[in-house]
Amino acid sequence: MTLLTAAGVTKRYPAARRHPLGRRPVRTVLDAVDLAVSAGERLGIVGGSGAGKSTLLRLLLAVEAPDAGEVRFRGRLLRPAAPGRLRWFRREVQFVAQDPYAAFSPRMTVRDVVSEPLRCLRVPGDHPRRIDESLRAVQLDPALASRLPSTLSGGQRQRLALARALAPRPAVLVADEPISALDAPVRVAVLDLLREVTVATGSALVLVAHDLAAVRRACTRVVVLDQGRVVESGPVDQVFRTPRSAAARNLIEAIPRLPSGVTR
Ligand SMILES: Nc1ncnc2c1ncn2[C@@H]1O[C@H](COP(=O)(O)OP(=O)(O)OP(=O)(O)O)[C@@H](O)[C@H]1O
Repeated sequence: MTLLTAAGVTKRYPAARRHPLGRRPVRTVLDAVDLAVSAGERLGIVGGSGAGKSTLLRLLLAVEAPDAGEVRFRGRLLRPAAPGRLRWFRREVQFVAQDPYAAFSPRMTVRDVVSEPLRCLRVPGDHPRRIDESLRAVQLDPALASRLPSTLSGGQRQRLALARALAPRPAVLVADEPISALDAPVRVAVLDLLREVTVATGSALVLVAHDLAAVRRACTRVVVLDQGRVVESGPVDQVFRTPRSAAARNLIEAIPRLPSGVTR
């Protein structure tokens, strides 16, 4: 079953520099991108710096609207709206923050952090039980619930970000470079956990990364973005072994510089 789709999605921003005649030229950052995420699948979105990955995520999360094309969830057209109006969508599609150091309010305990989406999204049911379940799902001891996130390690904080995203039992988890702030061994553990948790819960995963090896560790399918266009897509092993686009080849070339433990 297809959950999240982007069809012909295009996004333009004013270019940084003004034209000498005074007009501000426009840059096309995403150009007619098509994408579909099915229930339970793990899709990676890769591309070099500035390829448009984060912009595509903002459109998929209905934080921004495309200039052309459309994004749908379970067939319903998504448009950025006042927070309450998209509550139904936010329960189903949860975002895993990129930087676990910046993601949490310093005064919130671990329990507060995980319960926040349940309260804000008015998720019905037994919240203490869900908090406990979510912490266990990411292998965090529920005894940590009364601690402040500042007392956790970087890896534990990334697990906490994942526990928070899992608490509403979303159909899709969206993670933007979730390992970029972590040390190499912790990166591998977080990628494995993302894969295992999504398999165990049945959530789909959309993982954005620079790193094709990281995507290969966690995902089954990949979309390669280059200068705002999808230049290649397919099973991640196939793209890895027989890349057809220069962009995919460049990303593979870059792998030896990437974390130890994530190998070709
Ligand atoms: N709000 C904005 N206004 C103007 N330009 C923007 C805006 N957001 C993104 N851009 C530009 O769009 C292009 C794509 O940016 P985006 O952040 O989506 O790329 P990315 O693939 O996520 O890159 P990175 O891996 O470096 O984070 C960049 O050139 C960026 O400068």
